[in-house]
Amino acid sequence: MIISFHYNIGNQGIFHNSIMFVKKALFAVPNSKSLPIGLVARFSSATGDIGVTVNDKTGVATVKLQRAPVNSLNTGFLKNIESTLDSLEKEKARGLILTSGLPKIFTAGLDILELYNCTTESLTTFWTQLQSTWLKLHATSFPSVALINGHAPGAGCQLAMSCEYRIMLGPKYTIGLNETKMGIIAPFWFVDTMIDTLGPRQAELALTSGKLFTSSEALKVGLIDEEVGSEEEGVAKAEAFLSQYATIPGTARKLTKLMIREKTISNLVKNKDKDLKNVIDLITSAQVQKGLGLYLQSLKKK
Ligand SMILES: CCCCCCCC/C=C\C=C\CC(=O)SCCNC(=O)CCNC(=O)[C@H](O)C(C)(C)COP(=O)(O)OP(=O)(O)OC[C@H]1O[C@@H](n2cnc3c(N)ncnc32)[C@H](O)[C@@H]1OP(=O)(O)O
Repeated sequence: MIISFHYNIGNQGIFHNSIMFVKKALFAVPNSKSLPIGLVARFSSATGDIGVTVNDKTGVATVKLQRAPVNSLNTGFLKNIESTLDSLEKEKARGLILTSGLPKIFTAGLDILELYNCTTESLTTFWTQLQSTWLKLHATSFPSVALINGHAPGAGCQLAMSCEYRIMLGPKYTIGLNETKMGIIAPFWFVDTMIDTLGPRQAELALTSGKLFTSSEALKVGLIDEEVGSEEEGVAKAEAFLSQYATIPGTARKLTKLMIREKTISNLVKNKDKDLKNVIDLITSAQVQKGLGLYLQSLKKK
């Protein structure tokens, strides 16, 4: 028998922005005793699905990104991620495991179709949403783990770096800020985040070459914290990492995190407009548009 009840969180009046949480309080396995299985939610939309499962005992939410084929981040998907984080804050989640529901890809980073042939208006909407989603993820009150179960180039790496702990499935996938390889420049807040993660020396080497690290290379430079051989192992390690916070007072933890991240966060908050202007100037230039077109073609040719 499944006992379930539903409640709405963050329904903003549009279908794809409404989150329906379904609490399955008890799940009775035939001939066995009832097992609590936690809180399960599904966030569906034309611009990506986000599956949320909350463990009733620990309060840890597993958020699975699912926007086929490669979890590329467009405006709608970023908005959905932000709404999900808002809901988890409201629900007082005790931890986040951010992962992918797709095989082989954590996220392919920004949806290049949002950058190619864009207008100033569409780029403004997209970039403003990216800034907003990132600020939310970077400053969550709950501890966060990225379980990187596939490739994580560009903004995929940025999302992972914004989590407090990174566990990556080895050995086939790569992670890194590869903007220079595409003939563009990582925005200053991506750079700040990479410096915070790797230190200036390794960040400079990585950013100037647009390096995509294998999991073992990433482990060596500190871009990830652990490399695992299976997703199950990754989940167990993520849960173990988060469990240490069960006995740490939440406010002390959160304020400490924000103190450490404050410089990088406020650099973007204070310079959002400047960042947007930089992006518009660079991305709408004829030379970069040509490069993006060729890059898209090269992806499609494979
Ligand atoms: C003065 C200061 C100025 C500062 C200005 C700052 C400006 C900053 C601007 C931009 C910053 C950007 C950051 C980014 O995130 S850029 C994106 C980085 N990501 C990538 O480069 C990834 C590209 N993709 C791949 O390498 C592969 O697709 C991979 C993820 C490894 C998956 O490989 P595979 O499984 O073999 O899948 P396919 O390559 O066949 O791809 C399947 C289809 O998906 C399309 N695709 C892939 N990636 C993207 C993407 N990022 N956006 C949109 N579409 C993507 C691909 O074309 C295939 O399409 P189709 O099925 O139609 O052929």
